[in-house]
Amino acid sequence: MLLPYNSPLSFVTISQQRSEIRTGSKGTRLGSRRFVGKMNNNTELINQYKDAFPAFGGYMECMSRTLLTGLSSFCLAFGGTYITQHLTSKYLPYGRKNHIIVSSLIACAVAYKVTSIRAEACQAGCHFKNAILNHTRSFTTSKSMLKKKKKATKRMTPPPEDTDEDFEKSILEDPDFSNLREGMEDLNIRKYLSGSVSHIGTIVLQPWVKWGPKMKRNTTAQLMLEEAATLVSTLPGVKVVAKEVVPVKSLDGKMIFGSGTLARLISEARTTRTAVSVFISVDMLKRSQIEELEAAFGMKVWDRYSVVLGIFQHNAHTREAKLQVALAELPYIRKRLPGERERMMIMEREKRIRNALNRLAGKRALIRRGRTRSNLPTVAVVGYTNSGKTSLIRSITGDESVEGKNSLFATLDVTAHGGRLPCGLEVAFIDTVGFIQDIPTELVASFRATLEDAVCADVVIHVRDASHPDYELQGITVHETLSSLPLSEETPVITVANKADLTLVKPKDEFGEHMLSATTGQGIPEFLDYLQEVVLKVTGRRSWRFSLPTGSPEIQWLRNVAGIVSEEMDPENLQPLGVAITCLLSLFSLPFRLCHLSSFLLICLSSTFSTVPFALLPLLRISSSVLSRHVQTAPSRYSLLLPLYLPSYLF
Ligand SMILES: Nc1nc2c(ncn2[C@@H]2O[C@H](COP(=O)(O)OP(=O)(O)OP(=O)(O)O)[C@@H](O)[C@H]2O)c(=O)[nH]1
Ligand SMILES: [Mg+2]
Repeated sequence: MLLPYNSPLSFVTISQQRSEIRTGSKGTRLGSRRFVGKMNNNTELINQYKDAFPAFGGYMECMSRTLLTGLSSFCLAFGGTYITQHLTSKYLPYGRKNHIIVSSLIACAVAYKVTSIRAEACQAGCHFKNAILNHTRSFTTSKSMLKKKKKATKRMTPPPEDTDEDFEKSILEDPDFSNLREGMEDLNIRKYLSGSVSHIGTIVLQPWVKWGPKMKRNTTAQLMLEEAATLVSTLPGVKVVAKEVVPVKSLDGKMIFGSGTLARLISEARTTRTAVSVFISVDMLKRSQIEELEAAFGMKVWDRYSVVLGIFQHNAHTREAKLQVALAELPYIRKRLPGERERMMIMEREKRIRNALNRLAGKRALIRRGRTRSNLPTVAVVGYTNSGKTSLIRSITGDESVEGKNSLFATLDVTAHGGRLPCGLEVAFIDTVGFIQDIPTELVASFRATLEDAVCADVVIHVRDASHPDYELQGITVHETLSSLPLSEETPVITVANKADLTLVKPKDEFGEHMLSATTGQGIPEFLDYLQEVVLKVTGRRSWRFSLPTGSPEIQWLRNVAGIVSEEMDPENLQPLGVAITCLLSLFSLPFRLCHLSSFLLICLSSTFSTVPFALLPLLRISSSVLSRHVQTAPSRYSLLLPLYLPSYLF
């Protein structure tokens, strides 16, 4: 049950790991904005200072409560003193006229004391919270932080020092090596494309092994052709002008295709005027095959390796991604340049790139250790390319800096995004590079380092595209790739069927997975409940039950740093001060006018603690005072008041 913020003593059940209190930064959506609102707009102020002082919101609330408590204590002290003076007036050395002055002085002193004590507690709590929240702030993804630190803020990889930067630059811009790969135009697809003025017309040929162990059983030739066409058209400027499935006996033939088929393909290609390249959708062609095919077609010939490499080159923005692409092309170059000198050069380059990547990996591991120390659970989101991983992360975390793109391999950099589970627990969601079928293992291997973060995650979410006709094969490809990674057997892998808003490949009830849609948000709340269950279990968190004073700094702090599952009122432990004062007031047979004063005081009290019993008391008190006007004798007055007061304590 969720109660108002300042309810009386309440049970707070939080999820917690062992005896340590979990920490995490607060929301992720609010960025600091240029201040344009009114000065008394607290929300605006909180938003503005959220980045610099994460606990500022809590501080403002705490201070408002302090102010209210001070006001209430002033009223209570004033009323209490006034009543006491009124009752003991004949023993007092001063007259009735001075009662108000004395009451005011005492009320001021009490209110000052109460306010200063609460303000100190509030500030201490907020400094502590600030320190903790600042500690984990590297995972918040607010816009202003993005602006300040640009892309580096959320990247798992911190910006390396200049020396590393120079080192990486020297590798990426090595002139000797650039000369070496200059002749290999299939490796320089991107350069080739950027030099072209018009569309690059491409013919897509999908070889299809008709029988034998290499025959694909979980897909169809047509689906593979469609994917090949999508893959090549992901390259900027490339336009598919013709596509065809070509049945072959095996993929190891000298020219892949039989002589009759090849002759037909060549004549067809030559008649297609706009065609300037042929994409043969096999993982990697041999050097001799490429040379002979290029000579036969009189056009550029590309395989999946060179196309994927071209896409990677286009989408790699960070230095780490660029280094990984540089590493990925080495096996390809090695197969093309068998000479001893070239082999030595490639070896030397590989050593240098690995060295640079290891440095970055070291920093990445440092960040990972920091995350482990701060006990931030991590959830890696993996899946086939274009299945909606990035969109799902955006939908869960509300992080507007990431956006899904209808393009293959749009995400090449592993990034972390802070989000919260329904219980409030902060979790880092890790976006990863998508998988694809028929991709040389060397190419995957070069990106393995970035997948380390996925391997070390507490939970893995496997996102599948429920609307894709090749749904089954995509699932198998991801499973195969995941099993090649050193993923612990204990790491839970939750599979979700995304894009549930589109036409599904099979009836809804045949999906064993969680059905959801990252764009419409359908199914996400149910999925998050399940994810929460898994995360709490796998990270060894458990629920604790505390009884804490309502509105206390402790509760506020717990709200910020731990996942509060539920809050409820403790029926056996009402606020002792409030109860004592109410009893005191009810026991006195007060003159009518003071009855109204006591009601006013109770209203102040109830505004501070805002609970049902305290809110009812003033009403009961007023009604009792009205009734008391008609009751003459004292005993009957008490007998009337008590039944009226008693029910209020039973809530
Ligand atoms: N209709 C619909 N479209 C979706 C949904 N989820 C993602 N998409 C779209 O699918 C496309 C790919 O989404 P991304 O989130 O970029 O997919 P990804 O898995 O991160 O892709 P890569 O990073 O390229 O591997 C985008 O155009 C999204 O708008 C969904 O639930 N419904
Ligand atoms: Mg993505």
